[in-house]
Amino acid sequence: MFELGILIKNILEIYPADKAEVLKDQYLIIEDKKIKKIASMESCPSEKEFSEQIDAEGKILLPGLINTHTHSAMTLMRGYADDMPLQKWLQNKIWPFEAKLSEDDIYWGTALGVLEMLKSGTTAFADMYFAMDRAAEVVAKSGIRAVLAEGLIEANDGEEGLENSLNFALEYNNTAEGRITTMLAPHAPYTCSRAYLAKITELAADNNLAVHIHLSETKAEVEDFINKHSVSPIKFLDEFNFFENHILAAHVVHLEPGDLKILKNDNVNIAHNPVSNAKLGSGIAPIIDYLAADINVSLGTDGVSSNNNLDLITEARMAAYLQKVNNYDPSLIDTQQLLKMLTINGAQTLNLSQTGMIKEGKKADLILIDTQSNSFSYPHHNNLSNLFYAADSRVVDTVIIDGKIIVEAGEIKTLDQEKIYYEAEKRAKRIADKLK
Ligand SMILES: N[C@@H](CCSC[C@H]1O[C@@H](n2cnc3c(=O)[nH]cnc32)[C@H](O)[C@@H]1O)C(=O)O
Ligand SMILES: [Zn+2]
Repeated sequence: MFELGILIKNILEIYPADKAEVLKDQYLIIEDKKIKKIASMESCPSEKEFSEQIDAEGKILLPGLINTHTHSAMTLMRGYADDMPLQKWLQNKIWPFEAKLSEDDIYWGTALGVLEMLKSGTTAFADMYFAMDRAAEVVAKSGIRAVLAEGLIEANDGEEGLENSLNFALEYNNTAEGRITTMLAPHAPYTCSRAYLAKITELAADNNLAVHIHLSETKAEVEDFINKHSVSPIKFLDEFNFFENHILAAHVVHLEPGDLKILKNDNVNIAHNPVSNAKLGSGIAPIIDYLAADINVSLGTDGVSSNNNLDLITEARMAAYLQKVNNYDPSLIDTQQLLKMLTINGAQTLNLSQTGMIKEGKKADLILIDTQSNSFSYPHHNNLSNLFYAADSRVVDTVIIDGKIIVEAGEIKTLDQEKIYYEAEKRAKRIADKLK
């Protein structure tokens, strides 16, 4: 059948994200995966011209939210290892658990993560983990958009792992109807040597791939690194032109003098993970300074085991509140900036410039928020304020990705939720029992 497109009518408000303006009482047409038209309800065409229509009365439309740093399958470790600092948490709890993960476990852990992301309004995410071909299966089936990379720890993965991760990146780039793209992902400067990182830099350049890495996350890590190498991790990477590729740097909490200039000059894209940084006691990234220097800052949840969920709405609230409290200045980071970090900036970080804003011609990755849901609450002085400062992700009603309705009235259409809960519970318990 000839596809006639989707009409979304009676939209209470549209927040385009690329400008602060709010459009009221609108309709929007999706055709061929893209936003075809946005206009006032006064000129709304007849419903008969469309194959599907959504009545968005009482709902506001936003670009889909973008999670620029996570490890989806770590949902299996939710509540398994809390209240510990990064290195102890990784070495004593997380890495032993991960050593027991099968590829099927990663499939179901990723499914649990993707289910949670979709229901909470996330339309694209960046994932660094292992068995990413299995994660890609989940992405393809679910309808979400993702930037996938095999994480590399040199002592575990070596040259063979590097080769496999490159093969994965080349084979899966632009798959799932273009919804999957790929990167290379050395885990961190403290788990990969200079030679290994230099090789990855070269392979990324040769194959036009971006690079995803954990960078300067904790104070102890940066201090240790300086003791070993005499320079900061950022300076160290800059010495062999690591930042010349498109870089997605997660965390970037602790800077040394000179680091900011490198981040700025080389257009490094930052995934700020305020909840994970708070929970692991890592610190507060100086994102006010990054934004002032025009460095691109987006938001990530990090893995569930250090968060402990994938809700970008509460992540955004934490991002704003931490800057306000840390600088004794409530004017820092307003709701429009939060919206930008979650959408346009996220799209830039992930090299997905066709998404991240509501504009004719852009990809139709959109979410509807129900202003009448319990979690949104009343009164409605300012809907963006209620969303980021009062609500949680239960206000997400509809999720559209690549022009397809994936979540409708809060229910997922593409995945079997009960089966995912059952498998995740069973698999997480099995591993935890073995480690007792
Ligand atoms: N091939 C590697 C897998 C690396 S995936 C990425 C890794 O990052 C770990 N990780 C998760 N959160 C953080 C964080 O906040 N900082 C550093 N590493 C993290 C995660 O547990 C996983 O081991 C291996 O054989 O271990
Ligand atoms: Zn991480």
